[in-house]
Amino acid sequence: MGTILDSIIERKKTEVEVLKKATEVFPDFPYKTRSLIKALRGAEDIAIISEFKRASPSKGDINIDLDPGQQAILYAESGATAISVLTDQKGFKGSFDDLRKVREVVDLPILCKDFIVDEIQIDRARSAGADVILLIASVLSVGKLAELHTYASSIGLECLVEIHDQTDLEKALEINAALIGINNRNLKTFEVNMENTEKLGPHVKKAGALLISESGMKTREDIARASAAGASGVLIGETFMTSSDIKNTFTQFTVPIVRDLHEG
Ligand SMILES: O=C(O)c1ccccc1NCC(=O)[C@H](O)[C@H](O)COP(=O)(O)O
Repeated sequence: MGTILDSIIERKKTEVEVLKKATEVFPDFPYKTRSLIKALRGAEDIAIISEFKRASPSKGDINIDLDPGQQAILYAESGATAISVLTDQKGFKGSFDDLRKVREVVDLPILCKDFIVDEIQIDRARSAGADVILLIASVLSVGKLAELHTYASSIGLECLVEIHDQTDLEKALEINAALIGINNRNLKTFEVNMENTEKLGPHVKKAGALLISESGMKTREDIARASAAGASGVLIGETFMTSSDIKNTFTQFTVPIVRDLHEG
């Protein structure tokens, strides 16, 4: 039997066919993209990428009725370096409208968090106002990963190449990804383990890429562990979506970057 991730990808392939048949055009968004990579390079503290995540396959409903604009303003005022928006409808109750609403109110880099298998989804992300897209190495051949990475760069978008294991790492390194996310959540079993960042992080740093640790972070200690493993940033969804005091959560999660892991 296939995993939930397999079914998401099958659904995305169908979505792509529909998008292509619909001849919907995604007009270029009239703005200059904001660079997450530049923001990460200049940071003293670990960068926080806070996510707008209404629901998820692993947790069900998280906070489905939140207003994306209001939440984005809170994230920005609290010190977010970037905002991630889940745009998948079925699994996460997200939408491109959510992304557009975030774009309208903040000037931070926005990561379109979706399951991208085709260039047309990249056009749609850019058209809605994204600056960065997610490419999940485990669901793409190395050839397709390279193609999508090249295409996104050609239209001014940065790519967060997500890995979970050694095979994914090799793909990310083969395409010289500048920004690599290590997912602590196994997307096939939903098991979360911070040790994944500690295990793969040193290889990412050795290759000279910027590292983001993703998923499952709930405490300052988790952020400190990611920083000690060489992360320049952390991607956090559920903890912020359920926080009753987002500013305070940001303050707790402000952790200096471990500088010597970022040089040489
Ligand atoms: O979160 C899930 O259940 C999930 C299931 C299948 C594919 C992707 C999934 N999550 C996407 C993410 O990577 C997270 O939303 C992101 O890293 C934030 O995670 P968290 O802080 O644990 O909400």
